[in-house]
Amino acid sequence: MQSKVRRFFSGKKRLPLKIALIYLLFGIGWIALSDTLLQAMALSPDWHHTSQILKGWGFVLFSTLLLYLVVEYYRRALVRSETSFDELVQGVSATTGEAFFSLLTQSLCQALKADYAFIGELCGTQDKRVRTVAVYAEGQDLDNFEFDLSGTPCEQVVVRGFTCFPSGVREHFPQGRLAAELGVESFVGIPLFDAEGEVIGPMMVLSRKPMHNLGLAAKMLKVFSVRAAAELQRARSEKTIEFMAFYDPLTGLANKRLFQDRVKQTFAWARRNHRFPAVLFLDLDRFRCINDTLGHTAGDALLQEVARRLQKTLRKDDTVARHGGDEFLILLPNIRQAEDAGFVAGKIIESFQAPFQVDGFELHLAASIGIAIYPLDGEDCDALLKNADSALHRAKEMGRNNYQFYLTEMNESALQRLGLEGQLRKALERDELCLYFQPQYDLDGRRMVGLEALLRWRHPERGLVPPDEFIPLAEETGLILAMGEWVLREACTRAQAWQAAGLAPMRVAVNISARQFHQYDLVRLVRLVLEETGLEPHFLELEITESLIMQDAEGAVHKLSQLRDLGVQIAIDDFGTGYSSLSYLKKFPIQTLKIDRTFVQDLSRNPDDSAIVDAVIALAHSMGMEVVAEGVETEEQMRLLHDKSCNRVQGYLLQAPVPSDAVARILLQASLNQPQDQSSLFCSAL
Ligand SMILES: Nc1nc2c(ncn2[C@@H]2O[C@@H]3COP(=O)(O)O[C@H]4[C@@H](O)[C@H](n5cnc6c(=O)[nH]c(N)nc65)O[C@@H]4COP(=O)(O)O[C@H]3[C@H]2O)c(=O)[nH]1
Repeated sequence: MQSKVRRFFSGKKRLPLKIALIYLLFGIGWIALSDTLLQAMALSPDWHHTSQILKGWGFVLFSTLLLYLVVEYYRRALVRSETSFDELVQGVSATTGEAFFSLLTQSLCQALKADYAFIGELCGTQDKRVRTVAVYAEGQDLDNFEFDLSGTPCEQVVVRGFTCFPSGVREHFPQGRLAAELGVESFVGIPLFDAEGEVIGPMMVLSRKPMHNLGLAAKMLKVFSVRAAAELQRARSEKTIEFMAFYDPLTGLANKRLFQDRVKQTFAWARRNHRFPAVLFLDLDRFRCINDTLGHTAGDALLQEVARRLQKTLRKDDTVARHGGDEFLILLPNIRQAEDAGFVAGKIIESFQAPFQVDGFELHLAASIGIAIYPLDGEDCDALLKNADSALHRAKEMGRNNYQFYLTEMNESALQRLGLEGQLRKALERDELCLYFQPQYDLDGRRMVGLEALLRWRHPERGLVPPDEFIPLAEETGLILAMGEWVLREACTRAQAWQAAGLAPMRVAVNISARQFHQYDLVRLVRLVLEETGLEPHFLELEITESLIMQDAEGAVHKLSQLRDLGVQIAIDDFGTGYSSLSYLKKFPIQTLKIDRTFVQDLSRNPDDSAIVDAVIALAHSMGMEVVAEGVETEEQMRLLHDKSCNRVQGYLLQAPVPSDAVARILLQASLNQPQDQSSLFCSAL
């Protein structure tokens, strides 16, 4: 009973009745109480009569005041809501696009005292997914997101139309994950229609409390849904127009106009970053023949496949555009040296080796490519395109399925590079790689304390090729991973074999390149190699360059800690040439800093270099690290390094890198604890 009465009185609908009943009760109470009071006062008839009149006037005055206050209260509330409605209308009328949706969701939340408001559009006619265009939640705009409609109140809006749950939404939609995550209790939603009457999305307001002002909510949603739908359609049309203006409708690739824009934008960036953007003009060989034989539909499908394959082969920051017909344009913005563009063109041609699947046919296509490099082959987009086109013609004349640079000299150097790459691939298989070792010495006793493993390539024609000539190419092509693994295994095997032969145990340092360091299973590989070879971890030192670890200092701290946990030593190579952050240096689990040889070279002549070496040694010692100076070539450098308390030295003065069989001899001498005859070793190494 009590709850029935409470229910009857709750809700704004019954407010006038409530006020009238309260007034009636007050009136009855006033008459009954005041009459009883007057009688109890036992006044004279005259005074009684006067009091009755005053009581009546008092009641009338009180009623008038009450009536005035109530009417004024509602007048003000009406004015307030009209003003906020007007402001809302004016606000949303004055804005368009994203600003409109954001203002509308915000205003809906504020006007309806709700916690969340969303406007979304259906992702496709088949898909039951909605992508929001505006989300306002608990006082702020949130990033847009996509969600599945199934089992949500939103699905009901899209399927059935206006939907309203004043409370208990989660009980109605137990599958609705979003409602559960947001703790939603009440929901009002309305569909948005396009000009043909098709639903294009929902607009909804949600609250964590039950909603009482449903009438107002429904009205506001109805009023603004028309404008929201129109705005959604306008945004869609804008996107379509933009797409048509800048993209190729068949392949979805950029069109020539967008391509030219991107090329122009790249110039300034390239100048600042010392890059040489390349424009590639690609033409499909034999496309016309396929088009004529299988028809235009198959031809179109083939072009779409080609577009997909080009995008897959190239990087995200490259631009692929369709120039029309079977011609494509490619912009490679991030090119360090012109030959790299040849490498990418080669990669594209290689990617065309696999057949294209179209309409159940396996089609074989080839591509010819012309390359023009900025600024060598043109300082504006038109010149680059023209020259790439003429290079393309030469590529076709050369027998198709190849690429040509605009400047013919570049073809030679690109060819050389390509040749070197092929030979390098075979070098691993043919066992042409070998390791040289350079000893490191203790500065005090001139005892040998370690060895650095240095890679060499025994080229069948060129002889011994130093690593500087092939490691950058190996890095680029990814060959460094296989090579690096070989170096690690070979260095550990040798070090263990020397120990097993009873020679003085020595720490062996192995260089780790950038790509190797970032390889996800480096730690696993090091552990595996140590297990396989039986070398104790503290006899292995990994040399990592300073610039490499500073590229991603946080990630490097993590990886280096894992390596340290294995028990291997870590050294920073070429220290002083990069920009180490001292705060990070403290965090890195490093045992050794290697001073780059460029600082050692001019130690006696250049006071700046001397000061840098002093600073590095002081820094390393203060952090409990050792310092190795590399590239020591003179007695004077040795003396200066000794005075500066450097821990270890390495250089031609003491010992040039030697092949592994020579190392055994040096180690034997070290084992016999005989002082080195440096000059004789130096001669033997040569
Ligand atoms: N001017 C002069 N040079 C001296 C002197 N003493 C030694 N060197 C040379 O200095 C280089 C020291 O190696 P690095 O700084 O790690 O620099 C190495 C290292 O960064 C890289 N490298 C060598 N082997 C490997 C490897 O197995 N893997 C990787 N990722 N990189 C390697 O190639 C670079 C060059 O190696 P190398 O040509 O063997 O050149 C070696 C060595 O021969 C000297 O007194 N004067």
